[in-house]
Amino acid sequence: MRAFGDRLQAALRARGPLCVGLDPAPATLARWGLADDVDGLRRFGDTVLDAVAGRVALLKPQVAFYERFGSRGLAALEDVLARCRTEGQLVLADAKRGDIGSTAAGYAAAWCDDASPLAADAVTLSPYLGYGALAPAVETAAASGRGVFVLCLTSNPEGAGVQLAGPTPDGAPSVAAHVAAAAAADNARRLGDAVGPGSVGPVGLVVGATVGHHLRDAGVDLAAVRGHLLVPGLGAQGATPDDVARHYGDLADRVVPTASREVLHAGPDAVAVREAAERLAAACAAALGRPGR
Ligand SMILES: O=c1ccn([C@@H]2O[C@H](COP(=O)(O)O)[C@@H](O)[C@H]2O)c(=O)[nH]1
Repeated sequence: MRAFGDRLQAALRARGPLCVGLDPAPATLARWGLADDVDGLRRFGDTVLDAVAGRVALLKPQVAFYERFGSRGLAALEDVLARCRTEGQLVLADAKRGDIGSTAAGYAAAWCDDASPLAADAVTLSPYLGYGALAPAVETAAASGRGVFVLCLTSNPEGAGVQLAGPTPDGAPSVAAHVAAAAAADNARRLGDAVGPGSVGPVGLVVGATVGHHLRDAGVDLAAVRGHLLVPGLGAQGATPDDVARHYGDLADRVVPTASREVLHAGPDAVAVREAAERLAAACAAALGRPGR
């Protein structure tokens, strides 16, 4: 498989800069007139895939909303992932995993290994047990042409209390800066001096559209990371495409704005969901000065 960085770059160019979140939250299922059960979950996923599969750069199922139904929920998620594979849709499992290294290897086997029914193109990881503990997951992902997105500065207001703390023992001005520097080193080791489309590494960061104003004070050097930036917070959390451009526009070629409710609340009609995604992708492309779809 081609490297994840290349594949996502190509998808962003061809389909516009947007990741659509697949979040079958109880409130969204209710808005769509669906039951909050596995059948509702499946119908919801089918409609969202009918609407956007093969049309958006990235699709991001929120694993939590599948896990709450146990094995039957995970079976529904497996089917979403299988359909993405068949329909050429890049998919990021938003699982936010992280543990000591030996257990991180287990998470990698679940989300980043060809043999797993839960294998996605990328997975979100939490560095709370230390960035270095994620090494087995990063290694497994990169070795199979997959990627990871590590939480750096999350979009929720509570995140800053931990992520902006610092300086860290290694002298980084904040936890977020420490994570960004570790991701930069990881990508640099893999990319060497490569330039051009192949110069986006397998390690991306999650940086909120709602919190970008903290970046300078936190000493976070995003340009050095040479990875994609997944930017949540659009719409329901209050941020706009202009906010994304203001905070991250200097790295526009690798910014991946992501929205769930802002797109999903257009449902339950698949065409309406598709049009909402297209509108938002176009607005993000315009704000970032990027080609739209
Ligand atoms: O910093 C983060 C990291 C992840 N998320 C996830 O993204 C979606 C956002 O949903 P919206 O409806 O667009 O607000 C959701 O799955 C979160 O768990 C995030 O919001 N912020």
